[in-house]
Amino acid sequence: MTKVYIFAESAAAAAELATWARRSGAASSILAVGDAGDLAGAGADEVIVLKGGSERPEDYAIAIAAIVGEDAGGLLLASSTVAGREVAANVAGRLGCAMVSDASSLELRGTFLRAERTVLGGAVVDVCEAPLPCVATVAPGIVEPEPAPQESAVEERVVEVDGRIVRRSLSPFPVGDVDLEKASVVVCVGMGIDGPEDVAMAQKLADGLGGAVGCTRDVAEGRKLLPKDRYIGITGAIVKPELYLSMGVSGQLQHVYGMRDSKVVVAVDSNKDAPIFRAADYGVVGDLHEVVPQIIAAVGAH
Ligand SMILES: Cc1cc2nc3c(=O)[nH]c(=O)nc-3n(C[C@H](O)[C@H](O)[C@H](O)COP(=O)(O)OP(=O)(O)OC[C@H]3O[C@@H](n4cnc5c(N)ncnc54)[C@H](O)[C@@H]3O)c2cc1C
Repeated sequence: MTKVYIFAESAAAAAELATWARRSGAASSILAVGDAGDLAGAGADEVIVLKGGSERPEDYAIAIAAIVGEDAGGLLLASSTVAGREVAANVAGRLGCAMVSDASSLELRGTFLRAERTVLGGAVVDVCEAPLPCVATVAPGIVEPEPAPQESAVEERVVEVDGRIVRRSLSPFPVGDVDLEKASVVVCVGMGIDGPEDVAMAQKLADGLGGAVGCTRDVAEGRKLLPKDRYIGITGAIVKPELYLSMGVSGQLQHVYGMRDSKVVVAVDSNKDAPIFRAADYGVVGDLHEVVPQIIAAVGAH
């Protein structure tokens, strides 16, 4: 039976990967750094807590490689985070095995792992197979976690760490007060807007619908009309609202990648050939300054 090792940075991510392992008929071990936290409830067969005196999860790759390497057909899964990618690459290098990065779906096929990855800004799905043992990093949210069948046994191990990189400080990054990724309605502004008065118009509509305002990258990074944490896309936030409504967004692949799982998409754009209309359920071809005030009036936003 294939053994799945899960490099855990959060109980939520570990629960997704443990659910996938159970559904695939594989045994699973969560490898945690420092303490077990809530991981015993994540649904793996066991939790191994690595204790090596370093606070940097990345430094535990030596120990993780040693554990995964004991298993001839093992599979190490890590989330596609900075630490997850670093550990995965380090372990793959130490074991001399294959690594698949940013998988959006996984399937065990005998002695192979089959994975899908979305590449080229969401335009192409790359399906690949790697022989076990191997390592994969996994995009968040690809598995709906199931409740754990039982609490896992927790074992602590004192291990060797790589102490060459010294952390000098760790301070929280300032984040805005809007959690776009959890918003049920997103009103998105693109470069078709004129300026701050149009952002205010979008905010009025979002307030009326109980939602949040997002934007394209160029609006945040180029024109700096909204903070960077508000832009949606392949290098920005990934949103899945019930309603996504765009104003003056052309719908380039890099943006659409971040909103394509929205339930209902409404687009307002003056160019009838704008690609956003291909991703939209409802489209209005027109000047946003004429169309959006009518939507605001229709939904009774004041
Ligand atoms: C490596 C890379 C990564 C990227 N990552 C991202 C990303 O994560 N997210 C992202 O958003 N972008 C990203 N981009 C940028 C992306 O390619 C586009 O440039 C950007 O999304 C376009 O933004 P836009 O739709 O606001 O502007 P435009 O493409 O300029 O579109 C403006 C639209 O407004 C319409 N318009 C103009 N005036 C009006 C009006 N009065 N009323 C109605 N409509 C009007 C136009 O018809 C047009 O369709 C990335 C680019 C690269 C190269």
